[in-house]
Amino acid sequence: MGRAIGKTGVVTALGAMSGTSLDGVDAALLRTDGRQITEFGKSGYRAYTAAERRTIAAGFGKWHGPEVEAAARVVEDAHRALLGDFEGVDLIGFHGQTLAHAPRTHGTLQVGDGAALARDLGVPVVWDFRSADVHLGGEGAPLAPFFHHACARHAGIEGPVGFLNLGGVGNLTWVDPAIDAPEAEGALLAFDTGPANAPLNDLVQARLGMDFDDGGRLARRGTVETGALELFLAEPYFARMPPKSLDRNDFAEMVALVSELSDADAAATLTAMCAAGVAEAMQHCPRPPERVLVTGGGRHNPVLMQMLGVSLDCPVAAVEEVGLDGDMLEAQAFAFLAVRVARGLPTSCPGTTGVRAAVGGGTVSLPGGADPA
Ligand SMILES: Nc1ncnc2c1ncn2[C@@H]1O[C@H](COP(=O)(O)OP(=O)(O)OP(=O)(O)O)[C@@H](O)[C@H]1O
Ligand SMILES: CC(=O)N[C@H]1[C@@H]2OC[C@@H](O2)[C@@H](O)[C@@H]1O[C@H](C)C(=O)O
Repeated sequence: MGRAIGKTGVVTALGAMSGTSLDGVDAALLRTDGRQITEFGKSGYRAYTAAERRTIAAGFGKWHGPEVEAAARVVEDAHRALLGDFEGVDLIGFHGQTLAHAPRTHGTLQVGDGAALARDLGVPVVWDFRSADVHLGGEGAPLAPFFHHACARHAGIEGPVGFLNLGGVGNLTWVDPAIDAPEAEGALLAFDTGPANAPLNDLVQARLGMDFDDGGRLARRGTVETGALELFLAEPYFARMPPKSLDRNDFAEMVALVSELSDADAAATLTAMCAAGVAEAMQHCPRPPERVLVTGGGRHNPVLMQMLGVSLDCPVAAVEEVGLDGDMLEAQAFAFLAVRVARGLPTSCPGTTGVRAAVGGGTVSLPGGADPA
């Protein structure tokens, strides 16, 4: 595997993402020149075992120390096992696992050593995508928006559209696909909407030993507690203008807001909080989107999708409606971003992270030390 990727032309990149919900690692191939999507390729998934998940979760909110080291080893090993299955790869985009994110104070930490993966897999690896943006005053997140822009154009969407990712945390990208460069003023506005599945996962894990509320079955039986919902919406985060981003556990106290409720009512209320955070986010869009396309695991929850349909003023559908794969979009995003980094193209801009000027974040590590270009 692995050959020089050059400055132009279409290459095969493999993107890998380990998200905040800690279910596992997603990996996907993408053929691209870093500007346009040429072709989507094979994808793969490796779930974390319960023990691995515990080791990673023990590192959440920490910046260094033995828990961080242990989490990094688990993340790296899981990626090594999964990424080694792919062939014909020119470049890997390795996001790693976010353990802590506080861009204005400490910075942002994604663990897993991309240089070690490059050496072991024999392919150049682009990693540490967020630090350069944070150093230039940006939030370091979200980074998928440049890829959402390429997706909108690939899908032939003409009017303004929203991409809503519902993982552990929610993030919205407003795209004007009529503007051809993602870094051009007015093409993108992006930010985290609030907590998505993380508080609900934590609740059902703690109370029922379940990983998540499969199909929204629990929430469907419950009633939303409007008092708790109002307290949640009083959080200043929602009215704050973008740019803004969140750490996984920034809203951990939400689970306390529902602690007195029955399992079903608590699940219904946390699900409603996710949808309400998204509804609040719409006020920040430069123009109303013609529709919102949902990606990430939350789109598999019909109760959440129904709540979104009721609370947004435009049609809401899974990204599959325009031919995209909502389980792999983030992995594909880091394949796309890796090619941009290797070619010196920006990966974030003032509209996506609040960074001072468009910047390409990421370190390129080579298997043997030569220049990838
Ligand atoms: N069938 C389902 N029913 C209900 N919820 C689901 C279903 N499938 C997935 N989910 C939810 O989606 C979550 C996984 O989403 P996803 O893989 O997009 O998260 P992530 O990539 O780890 O997070 P992030 O985007 O915040 O980094 C699960 O933990 C669960 O809460
Ligand atoms: C710091 C960090 O890892 N943030 C994640 C997280 O998960 C969802 C949301 O919060 C988003 O801001 C980001 O991930 C996606 C892939 C992004 O950067 O676009």
